[in-house]
Amino acid sequence: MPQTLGYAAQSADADLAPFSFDRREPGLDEVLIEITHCGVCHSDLHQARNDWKNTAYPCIPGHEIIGTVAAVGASVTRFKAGDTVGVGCLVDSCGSCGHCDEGLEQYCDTGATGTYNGRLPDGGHTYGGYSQKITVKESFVLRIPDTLDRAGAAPLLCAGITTYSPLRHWKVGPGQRVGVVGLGGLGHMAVKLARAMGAEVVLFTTSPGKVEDAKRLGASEVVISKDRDQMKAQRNTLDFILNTVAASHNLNPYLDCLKVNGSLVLVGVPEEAHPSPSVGRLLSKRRSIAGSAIGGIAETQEMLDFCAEHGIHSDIEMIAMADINQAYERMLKSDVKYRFVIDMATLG
Ligand SMILES: NC(=O)c1ccc[n+]([C@@H]2O[C@H](COP(=O)([O-])OP(=O)(O)OC[C@H]3O[C@@H](n4cnc5c(N)ncnc54)[C@H](O)[C@@H]3O)[C@@H](O)[C@H]2O)c1
Ligand SMILES: [Zn+2]
Repeated sequence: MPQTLGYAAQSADADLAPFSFDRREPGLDEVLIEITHCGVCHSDLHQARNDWKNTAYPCIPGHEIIGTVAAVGASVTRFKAGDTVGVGCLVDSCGSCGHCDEGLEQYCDTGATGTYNGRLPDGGHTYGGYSQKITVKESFVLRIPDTLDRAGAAPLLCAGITTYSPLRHWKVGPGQRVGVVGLGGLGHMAVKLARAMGAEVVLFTTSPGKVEDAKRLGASEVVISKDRDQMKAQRNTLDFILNTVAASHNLNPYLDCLKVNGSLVLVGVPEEAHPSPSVGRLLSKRRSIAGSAIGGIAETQEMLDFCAEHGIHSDIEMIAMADINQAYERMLKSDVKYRFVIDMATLG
């Protein structure tokens, strides 16, 4: 069995610390990957600290994985040892329901298996990418285009696809004004992707210090969301808003910004629910509120190829594995531009 060192939380209030375990040998249709980089998603922090009240311990987070294929099972055809590959938020699904057939594994009828905290048939749970190795079914492994930088590509596996998928589903493109709320890991990818799809992007932030960055990333306007006059100026002007904020807040000021038929799509998953939005604001302009979860495997590959074609990477800060607890504290203070990526060579 490939022995592996990882970083695990043993309880909601424990720091992450080194933890040794075994990965399975690759089965016939599986790939063993030596992980070189892993992005740090806010979901990792929510999960490690049991914010969503469903964490199984030990918890090894990490679902923005880039690595090198070390070995493949006998029936694997798409990968060989030495290939650069990625793994995102999912490692399995039923493979036979309508949603899996459509390439929407994230909406699998029986529940797809998460890369970490995913339930296994033997009663155990999956361990994520804050580790040296991982064994994954070939059909859940992504090809990383040669022109993408490994470290800058890691966050595409979650932050990239989670923003790309709703932008595509709601057909964002030229001629549209698109709002992005929150400039963190997801938000900065949403700005880059919406801009690359041809939309005009308006970024909403609580931090005046992020205005210049947002413009550099592709926003044509930046709104300080605490400033009532700036918010008022955006009323009825946006076709679509993607809200990436990880904390509970009032959604009504964003509904006001939507045109007739506009949609506010939530991808942030706060620990506490948002206050109930105003029905009047919804019905008076036939506005919608919706949610969206990550993306399917085929769409994740499409997003990676789109990023390669448009030269899009995440803006990252590399950290050593041992710095993860400090990185979590910094993420909570929005002190990261705009995604931490762990250099896995620093582990062991
Ligand atoms: N839907 C999905 O499939 C999916 C996938 C990945 C992550 N998520 C969730 O998305 C959320 C964001 O993740 P992230 O990794 O980008 O986190 P992050 O911490 O990098 O970014 C969140 C940003 O929101 C900002 N923010 C906080 N309150 C705000 C407010 N009131 N107005 C504007 N901005 C505000 C923060 O300053 C920060 O920059 C998390 O809850 C995460 O769990 C969901
Ligand atoms: Zn994530």
